[in-house]
Amino acid sequence: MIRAEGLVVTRGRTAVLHGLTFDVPAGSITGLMGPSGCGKTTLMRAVVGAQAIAAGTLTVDGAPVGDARLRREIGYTSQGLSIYPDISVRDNVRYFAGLHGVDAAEADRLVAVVGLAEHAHHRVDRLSGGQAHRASLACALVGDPAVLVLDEPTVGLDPVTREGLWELFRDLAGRGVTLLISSHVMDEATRCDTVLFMREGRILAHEPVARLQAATGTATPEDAFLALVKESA
Ligand SMILES: Nc1ncnc2c1ncn2[C@@H]1O[C@H](COP(=O)(O)OP(=O)(O)OP(=O)(O)O)[C@@H](O)[C@H]1O
Repeated sequence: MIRAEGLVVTRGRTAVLHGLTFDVPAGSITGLMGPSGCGKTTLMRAVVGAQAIAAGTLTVDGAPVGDARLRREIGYTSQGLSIYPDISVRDNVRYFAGLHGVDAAEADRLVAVVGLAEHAHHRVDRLSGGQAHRASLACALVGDPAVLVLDEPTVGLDPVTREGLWELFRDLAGRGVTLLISSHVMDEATRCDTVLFMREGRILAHEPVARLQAATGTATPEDAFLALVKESA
C-alpha cells in the first residue's frame, strides 16, 4: 500500500532520508520508531505529499505521493496542531466533514469515536494537548481514508486513553485501513504488526518486534533497538 524505493529526501542542504526501500501492506499497523531527528516526521510528510522527494520513488496505492487522487485517501495528523484552535471540537470536525461532503451526524460520530463527546462543545485551545490531538485525529478520520499517517498520536496521553486509541487503531486496521504511526515509546512497538526502526535517515529493521527480539536475544523493544544499533555500528 505504501511503497518506497531508494527514497531520498533532503531538507535544506542536508540529506535526511538516505535511500529508503520498504513496503507497507494494506490493513496493517506499522510503527515508525527511532531517536529524535532520525527522519520519522520527514518520512511521514513525504507519504502525505508535503515533502519534496530528491530521488527514488514513493507511492501510495500505486499512485505517486502528492497525486490528486490520494488527497481523499490519506488522513494525517502532524505533531503540531493542524485544526482551528478558536472553534469547538465539533465545529472543527463538521468543517472538515463539509469539505468532504460528509454529513454532520457522521462528524459527531467521529468526535465520539475519539472519546471527545463530552468535550465536543469546547474550544480546541481550551483542551489538553492529548485531547487536542484526538480532535485532529477525528478530523483525519473524516471520509474514511484508506491510509492514516499519525505523527506521535499517543504522546502525553494517560494509559487509559492510550489504550483506547490503540484499540481504535486495531479496529481500523481490521477494517482494512493502513496505519503508519510514529512513536517515541518503544513499548508501543508491541502494538504494531511490524516496525520500521530508523536511525540517522536509514532503516535498521522492518519486521515484527517479537521477531526482532528473538533475533537479537533481547527481552524488550528498547533492548532490541539498542542491539540493532550496536550491530550496525
Ligand atoms: N525545515 C528543516 N530544514 C532543515 N532540516 C530540517 C528541517 N526539519 C527537520 N530537519 C532535519 O531533518 C532531520 C530529521 O528530522 P525529523 O523531524 O524528520 O525527525 P524525527 O525523527 O521526526 O524527530 P522527532 O522524533 O524529534 O520528531 C533532523 O536532523 C532535522 O534536523
